[in-house]
Amino acid sequence: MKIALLGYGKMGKTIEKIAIDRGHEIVLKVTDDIESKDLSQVDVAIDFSVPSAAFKNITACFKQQVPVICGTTGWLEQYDEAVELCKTQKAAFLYASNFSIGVNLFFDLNQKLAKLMAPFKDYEIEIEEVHHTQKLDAPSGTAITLAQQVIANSSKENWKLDTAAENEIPIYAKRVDDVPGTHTISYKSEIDSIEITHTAHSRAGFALGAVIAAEWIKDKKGVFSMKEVLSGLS
Ligand SMILES: NC(=O)C1=CN([C@@H]2O[C@H](COP(=O)(O)OP(=O)(O)OC[C@H]3O[C@@H](n4cnc5c(N)ncnc54)[C@H](OP(=O)(O)O)[C@@H]3O)[C@@H](O)[C@H]2O)C=CC1
Ligand SMILES: O=C(O)C1=N[C@H](C(=O)O)C[C@H](O)C1
Repeated sequence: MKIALLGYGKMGKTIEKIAIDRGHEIVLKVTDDIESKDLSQVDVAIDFSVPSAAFKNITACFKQQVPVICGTTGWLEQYDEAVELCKTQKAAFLYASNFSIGVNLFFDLNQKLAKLMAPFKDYEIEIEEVHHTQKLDAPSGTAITLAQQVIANSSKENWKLDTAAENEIPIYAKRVDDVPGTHTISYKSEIDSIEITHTAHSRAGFALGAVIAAEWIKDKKGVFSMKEVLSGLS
């Protein structure tokens, strides 16, 4: 498969190694304005760039009919618009806040725990995410997905960074040296605490998931999620 990397930083470089190991070829690397780039030789584009570039990169792929995998976080206010454009232009698009298989299992666990805990109002919920100091967005896309899952399965109505009201979930974003990504959801009462944590030991899991998603989307049209990719693997 001929892959374009949109963004060639920490993730782009990790994806390159894994894609080549799996027999793919990197035919294009984009690290600035995509406007004039010719994608005609590209089977799938993988965007791990910056929040300010993601929407433009994705929609350029739609225009040139190149399926696009997007892992960039921090641009989600334009997600619904991207979905509409993908549909009208009959293109292919998959965004995930986290491509690692472990985190996608953790998402299932989070949903189940939120349902279990919903009747027990003595427990206060909070989410903590820890990432490296170069991260541009806060809270992480993964923490937002975790909060959205709890909101869909409890009486909480929203999430807030740091200070939250009674009906909101507080998300605490910590930045520490080279941490690849750690997410914890805690339920705390006076009597006890229940916590679940996912710890990434490197970026390899994110990159492998993105390459698997690229292999999966290659000849498809539509808007997809990692759930659909992973249901084909289990
Ligand atoms: N969904 C997931 O599983 C994961 C998501 N992420 C997300 O992926 C994104 C990238 O992370 P990471 O690799 O660590 O970040 P880096 O800062 O290491 O890399 C960002 C890259 O984007 C490039 N860039 C800047 N402007 C553009 C542009 N207009 N078009 C294309 N590329 C551009 C930068 O180039 P230059 O350096 O020259 O400015 C750099 O190569 C972040 O949003 C992060 O949150 C990260 C890990 C996992
Ligand atoms: O910026 C990162 O590094 C990561 N970003 C993603 C996020 O915002 O959730 C995924 C992962 O945690 C690493």
